Amino acid sequence: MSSANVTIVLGTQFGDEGKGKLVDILTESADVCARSAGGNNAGHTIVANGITYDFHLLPSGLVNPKTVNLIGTGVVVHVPSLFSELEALHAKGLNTDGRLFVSSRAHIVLDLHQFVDKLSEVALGKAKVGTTGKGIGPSYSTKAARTGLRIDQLKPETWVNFERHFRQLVANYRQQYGSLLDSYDEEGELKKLKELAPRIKPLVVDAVAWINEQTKQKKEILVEGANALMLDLDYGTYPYVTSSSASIGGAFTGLAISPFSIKKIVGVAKAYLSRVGNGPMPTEQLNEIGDYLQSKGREVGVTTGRKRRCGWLDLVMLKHSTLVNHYTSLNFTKLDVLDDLKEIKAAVAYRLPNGEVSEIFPTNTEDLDVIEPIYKTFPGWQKDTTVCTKYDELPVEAKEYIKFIEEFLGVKIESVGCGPSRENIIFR
Ligand SMILES: Nc1nc2c(ncn2[C@@H]2O[C@H](COP(=O)(O)OP(=O)(O)OP(=O)(O)O)[C@@H](O)[C@H]2O)c(=O)[nH]1
Ligand SMILES: O=P(O)(O)OC[C@H]1O[C@@H](n2cnc3c(O)ncnc32)[C@H](O)[C@@H]1O
Ligand SMILES: N[C@@H](CC(=O)O)C(=O)O
Ligand SMILES: [Mg+2]
Repeated sequence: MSSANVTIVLGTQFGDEGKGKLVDILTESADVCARSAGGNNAGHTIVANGITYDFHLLPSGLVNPKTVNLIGTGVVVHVPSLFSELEALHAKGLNTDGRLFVSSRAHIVLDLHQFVDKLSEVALGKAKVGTTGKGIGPSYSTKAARTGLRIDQLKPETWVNFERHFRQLVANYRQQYGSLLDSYDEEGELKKLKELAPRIKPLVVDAVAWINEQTKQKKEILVEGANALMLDLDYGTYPYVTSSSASIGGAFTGLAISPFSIKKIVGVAKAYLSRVGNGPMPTEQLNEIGDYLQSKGREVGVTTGRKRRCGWLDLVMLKHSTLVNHYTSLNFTKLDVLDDLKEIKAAVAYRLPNGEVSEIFPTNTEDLDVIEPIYKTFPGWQKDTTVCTKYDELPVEAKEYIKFIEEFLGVKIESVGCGPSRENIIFR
């Protein structure tokens, strides 16, 4: 049996909880940072040493010069974006040489998938998911349909085979979409991938052997979850979800880590709630509170630039998230965003249309449109928490808010974020 060398960081809500910042901090004591699922739909902003970095597909561990990074099997990779993101990091002075590896079994996202992503959204009309348009759903769909292309196939020495599979995939889509795909540039995409094949080759590893070797060498592994539980394909607000396993399960299928190697499962939870894209959000505040949270929290999508919808913390949802992901502790982020508020609310139950009160998160997403959140109101602290460096320095009202959440969820809040930079975090 392997020793406990793996820490998993997961989003507890709808994403953008601040996972990137925590991962960056935790990589100081990690040898390896590995992404297990999702693709360049994710977007984290990390502020380190006065420089702001935007990450999408690449693991956030690249900020730490000592950390080696893996894009795992469960991730879907848009190869041109991988290189443009790397180039953007290099332009900011980061050296990534020898520190990035990609699983040979990871699936490729084609421009074609992105094209189809946009067509599918148009077809859905008002019911559209509000995807990031990065081809994530179509790529996981071709993976499940067994017609997808894997990173391992993108090799100069077996180019003929890659081209054959690629053309078959395009033909399948053309059959389905007809003239809607007329403006898709098949030859252009193939040419670009042929150029990139020799560049990706040195990064490709058999990630099963690779991760097991890291464990054998007793390396500390940090798993960087992307997206979040409420966007998970199985446990999120289906169909308003992403197409991968953003839950704890995705860490295992996406990385081949041993279940016996888990030391900690850290859930990252924002002190309020945000969502980008469509789908239900019972505690959304379409009023001055929502506007305040959006602007004070700078809630703008890192990938698409869309304004994030904002509202109060939803503890019914967070409890559901906890029951699926089994967090061993929480990182509670963006507490400082609540600093100016006179009072703060959190949903503790839902009132159903028949008047019943429920603490259970419903399976049917449409039920979320008709429930009414029941709130507990907390007094605000109206003090600046960005100056706090120790837990005891936090205002008493903030500590009461935190204590209630811990008791409601039965999970300890181990760290609290009080500002965007690395320094603005309090470990208890
Ligand atoms: N004010 C404040 N900002 C924070 C804190 N922690 C993180 N942030 C910022 O909040 C934002 C979090 O959003 P993202 O970077 O998209 O979060 P993420 O969870 O890494 O993103 P996804 O993988 O896309 O879900 C970033 O701009 C962070 O710099 C905090 O405690 N206070
Ligand atoms: O993953 P796709 O299919 O592009 O979008 C589905 C759904 O998920 C939301 N989403 C995806 N990635 C993120 C992320 O990193 N933070 C927040 N929300 C994300 C997207 O907005 C759609 O609602
Ligand atoms: N991942 C993105 C999603 C988007 O940009 O729409 C974000 O940071 O919000
Ligand atoms: Mg984000």
